[in-house]
Amino acid sequence: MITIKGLYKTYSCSDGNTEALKNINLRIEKGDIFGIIGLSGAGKSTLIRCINRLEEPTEGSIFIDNRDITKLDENELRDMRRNIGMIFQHFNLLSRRNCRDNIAFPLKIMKYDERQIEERVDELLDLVELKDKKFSYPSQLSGGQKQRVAIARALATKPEILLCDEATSALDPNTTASILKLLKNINETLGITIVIITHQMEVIKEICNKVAVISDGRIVEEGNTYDVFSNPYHKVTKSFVKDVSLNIDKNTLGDADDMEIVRITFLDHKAKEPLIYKIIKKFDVEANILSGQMNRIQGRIYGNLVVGLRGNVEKVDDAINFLKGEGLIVEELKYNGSSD
Ligand SMILES: Nc1ncnc2c1ncn2[C@@H]1O[C@H](COP(=O)(O)OP(=O)(O)OP(=O)(O)O)[C@@H](O)[C@H]1O
Repeated sequence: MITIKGLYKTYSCSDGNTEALKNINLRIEKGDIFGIIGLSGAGKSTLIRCINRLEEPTEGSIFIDNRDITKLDENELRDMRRNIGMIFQHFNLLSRRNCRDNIAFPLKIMKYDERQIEERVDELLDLVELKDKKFSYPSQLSGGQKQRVAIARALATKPEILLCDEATSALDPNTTASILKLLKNINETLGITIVIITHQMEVIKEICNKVAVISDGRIVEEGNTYDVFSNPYHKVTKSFVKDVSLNIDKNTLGDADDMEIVRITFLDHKAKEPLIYKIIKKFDVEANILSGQMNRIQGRIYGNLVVGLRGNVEKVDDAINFLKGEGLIVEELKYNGSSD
């Protein structure tokens, strides 16, 4: 539904050029909740703002339903934007207008009549569960309530796509959870495709079915959220996962020279099987669990363990091969007092 091909964006300033996006290629399917995660300055905002041309791409194409939106003139762009709602980190509500008027704003521009506006505003207030705040002003609302009004406004023209620019970054964890639940509900019940940019791993884990990791203007990893985060390969992705690390003082570890230290990743049902117990029994190796954690992505679990294996070299190899054969991901870690 949204296909980005060879997208570049260069900002030209008096003190030089900044290449914010470098050859971005992405495909976002209808009905996806697609997350784009990256560190500060990675190019997230620039990318999402190119999708509705709040930012003009320097080079490349962005197809929405097979129409290259980089080629649209002003009038065509205005029509296209009705189909793309957007919400922001700081809500961007009109402070002198109440909730009703904020939500009605895009409908007035589209010249809906008063009756239609009233009906649509009530429908949207119902959707975001803020019927009782219809005549309140933004200053009288909490951050979460303001974002709900912004969501209602973004959906007023019945868009097929909703762009979320760090929409939960200014909210506390409970409010973030309730906004994410609302976005998921909107995606499921209205079939709206959602594109989210964020630096918050929790947001991606909670609601995005697909994810792309952006670093220094390039997509460095992408795929199904579970696959990407249960087995990350790029260092930026790993930093978001906050993988268990072997950050153990050598003194605490004792003599590690005769230990094979491995990081084992268990996916789904394998996380519940007693495979460490099995290798101890079957291969007569010692297995010291050095650190570990369980994670949940969209209801699916995966776990990481860092284990020191000690014993006959061949049996340790056999134990590792057995774990791999059982579908676990086993990485050998170099021991130098810190993880890779
Ligand atoms: N209007 C602009 N003029 C010049 N450079 C810009 C402009 N906007 C962004 N940049 C630069 O482009 C790069 C990407 O910025 P962008 O805001 O897209 O990153 P980001 O990942 O959204 O960062 P953050 O999470 O901090 O908002 C940065 O180096 C930034 O300094």
